[in-house]
Amino acid sequence: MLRQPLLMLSRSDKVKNFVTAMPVSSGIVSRYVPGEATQDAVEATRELIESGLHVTLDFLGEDTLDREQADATVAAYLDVLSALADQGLARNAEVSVKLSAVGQSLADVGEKVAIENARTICHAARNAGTTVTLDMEDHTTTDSTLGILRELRKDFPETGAVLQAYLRRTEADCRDLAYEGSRVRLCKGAYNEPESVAFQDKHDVDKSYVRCLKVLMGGAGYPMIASHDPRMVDIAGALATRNGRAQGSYEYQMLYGIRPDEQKRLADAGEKVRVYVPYGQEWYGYLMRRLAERPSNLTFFVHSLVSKK
Ligand SMILES: Cc1cc2nc3c(=O)[nH]c(=O)nc-3n(C[C@H](O)[C@H](O)[C@H](O)COP(=O)(O)OP(=O)(O)OC[C@H]3O[C@@H](n4cnc5c(N)ncnc54)[C@H](O)[C@@H]3O)c2cc1C
Repeated sequence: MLRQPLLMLSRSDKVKNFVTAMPVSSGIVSRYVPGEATQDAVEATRELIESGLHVTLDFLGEDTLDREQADATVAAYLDVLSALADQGLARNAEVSVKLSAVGQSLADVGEKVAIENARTICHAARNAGTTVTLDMEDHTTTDSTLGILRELRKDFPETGAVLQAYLRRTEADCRDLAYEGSRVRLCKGAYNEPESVAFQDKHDVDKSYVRCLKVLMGGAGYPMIASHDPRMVDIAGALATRNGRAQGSYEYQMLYGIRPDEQKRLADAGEKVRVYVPYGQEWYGYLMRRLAERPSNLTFFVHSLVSKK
């Protein structure tokens, strides 16, 4: 019930200024974001890989309306990819990219700039020996993002897609993308979407998630099950068995700092588990979406704000 008010409140400049005055090291921030610098991200990656997990790194930032900022984001990805390669981590760590952070929202030239920039990152990832997944943002960008994905996959077929089960269209998108070699991350969806395009009731979202999972797990692609929900994890396991899928022909994905014991448990059971690690200075929007999903963290959050720790 608190999800929509929290997402709306997060758009207030006053709230933003107040919250971003907190250091990234404060408890509530560092729980979800390991740091602002490339080296913080690489260190967190190393620790996760050493404990048997895989990683996808997200340089935080979205809705860039500034060409220089988009270029700076590309440079940050090139920097982290070269650090991963130099330090022998690229085999187990890829990157996740938000197209709006690399120019998709720029007036008139947005798609062109986003494709060029995404292509540059895909090239660097391939040279480093790893892959890119395109994050999915709010529904107004879905068609554009899937169009850019199709374009990128002509040269980089390994590029991963993300689909959001809360959107009414997604079961059909899953069918389109369940082909051999197609990496598809299925998540529930994190944005505040209207009823016309998205299921509003949590149970309807869960039911859609299961329908989409059935399509992906029964298809020829590579499903990436991005959920912390114990029921979705169990259902994915049952569908793997039913479809004769071996461990490693699909993977589980969870966010940094959320259910780390479950991440480890699945990995210890032989499953491939990838942790999504966001880093960088633009952690505000990301943090607010995580809080909106879990209002019970608000007490901890308010305490962090008051004590500024
Ligand atoms: C790897 C990954 C990548 C993602 N990429 C995208 C993307 O590109 N686009 C997009 O829109 N969304 C993305 N998401 C976010 C996703 O859409 C959901 O908003 C988020 O994962 C919460 O949904 P859930 O499936 O975990 O289930 P929920 O029903 O929200 O939660 C199920 C259970 O998980 C635990 N849990 C969930 N959230 C938290 C939390 N914040 N703190 C502590 N415990 C928690 C609780 O036990 C809860 O009962 C991604 C998620 C993951 C894991």
